[in-house]
Amino acid sequence: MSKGVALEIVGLQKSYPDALALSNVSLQIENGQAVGIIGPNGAGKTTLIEIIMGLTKPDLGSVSINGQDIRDDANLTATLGVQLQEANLFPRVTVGKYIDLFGKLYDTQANRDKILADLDLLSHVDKKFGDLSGGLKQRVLLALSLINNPDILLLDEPTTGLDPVAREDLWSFIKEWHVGSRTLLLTSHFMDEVERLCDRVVVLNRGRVVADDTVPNLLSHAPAGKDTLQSAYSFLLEGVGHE
Ligand SMILES: Nc1ncnc2c1ncn2[C@@H]1O[C@H](COP(=O)(O)OP(=O)(O)OP(=O)(O)O)[C@@H](O)[C@H]1O
Repeated sequence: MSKGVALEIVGLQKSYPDALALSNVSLQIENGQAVGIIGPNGAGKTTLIEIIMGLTKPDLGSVSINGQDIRDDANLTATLGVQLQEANLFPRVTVGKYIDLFGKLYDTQANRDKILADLDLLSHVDKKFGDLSGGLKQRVLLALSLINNPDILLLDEPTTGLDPVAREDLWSFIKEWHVGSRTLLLTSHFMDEVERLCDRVVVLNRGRVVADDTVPNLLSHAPAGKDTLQSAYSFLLEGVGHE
């Protein structure tokens, strides 16, 4: 039974002077799904996420959140959980100050102390962002993305640059957050991350969707004896002519 559509993306097209970033991309993501967007460098993953966030305008096409077009209501994108990049934050501001500042930006707020406790950040609130390790910085960025208590969370390469233990910690947290009817959309270059967190995978290549399926179905298309998502993905890209 359908649980309702959380995100509807119809016919997105986006060109830059030197690149076609997205070409006729359409996706329907139901409430409660965890969807991984994968694809080679320059495939259009970040552009897609930025358009959904309302940060980049498409040349053509539309994005709807819970049935409402984001062009009709600028506040709709404020209901999303959006993960910033590390470079967007000032290094000398403390974790606690950032949590408070971000909380004030939204009408709906999550329980600040619960988020900090769940992400093991309570003992770091007085530290400056720039003094934190890479793993802690990622946890702070995740905490900030959850401050408006979103039901839809968008993560762009959430564990890039982290060591295996820090990745595992973040995966456990994200997995737990997603339980129930919450919706997750993430981009990644790591097949283990996508297998661990996502029940559906969208493969982009040169701005086009070249596969959109469950992990088991994608695995069934891998060459005989190579039933990993990595080999299914490589095989698929060879088939569509990725150099
Ligand atoms: N602001 C921009 N100005 C010009 N070209 C851009 C801009 N943003 C993206 N592009 C181009 O659009 C294409 C898609 O880029 P995008 O960053 O969405 O890909 P990606 O799949 O996220 O890549 P990566 O895995 O390397 O992060 C690329 O050719 C990129 O160079």
